[in-house]
Amino acid sequence: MIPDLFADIASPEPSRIEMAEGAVLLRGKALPLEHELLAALDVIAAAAPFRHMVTPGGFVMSVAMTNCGAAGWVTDRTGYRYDRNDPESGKPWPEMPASFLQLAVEAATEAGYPDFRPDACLINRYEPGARLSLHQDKNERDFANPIVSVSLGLPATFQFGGLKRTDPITKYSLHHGDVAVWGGPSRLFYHGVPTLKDGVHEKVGRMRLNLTFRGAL
Ligand SMILES: O=C(O)CCC(=O)C(=O)O
Ligand SMILES: [Fe+2]
Repeated sequence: MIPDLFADIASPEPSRIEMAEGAVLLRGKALPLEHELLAALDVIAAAAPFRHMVTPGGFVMSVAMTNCGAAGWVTDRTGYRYDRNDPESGKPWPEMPASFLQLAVEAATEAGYPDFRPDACLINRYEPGARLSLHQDKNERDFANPIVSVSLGLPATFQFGGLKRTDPITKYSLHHGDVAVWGGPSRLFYHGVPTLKDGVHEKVGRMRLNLTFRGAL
């Protein structure tokens, strides 16, 4: 076989993409930690299983969720909130693994937020057909903290808009190991994930997992 000497020139996509002021996409940033992250996810899901939560409007979410850290994001008929305990068990959420914290702090630092220390990690599990409609992350107490969002498994499209729901949207493909960070002027930008396409990821299977680190409390 003839080696492809021009492979790097033919695929010039940079590993750091500026999505907006204060928002960056770090391609492959999580790859060196993928095994630790996936092993830790299994432990978390055994203690706090993924579940389909209900929105205040009474809709069952297509994305299954769980959490780790001092607080977890939950929704039910009474609204959205951060809760120190898992409502399913009444017990605290599993502790945030060291590998999670390390990745979140490194990615935030690279994105220009060296002081970020997340206290909550929402874990989203998308199976084919699942989606997360356009929304703002605004249940956190202090918007000085960025959001750090890690993609594992099947690829997805990330819609990233502006401060208004009707602002124009840019689409980014998110692949296994990519990390998106948004904060500062883009902290409250609308974002979403349209319907996940079917497929099988060699390490993660027929799903996409997303870790979303927040400063919640
Ligand atoms: O799955 C993603 O990439 C985004 C998740 C998200 O926006 C959220 O959990 O609030
Ligand atoms: Fe979000």
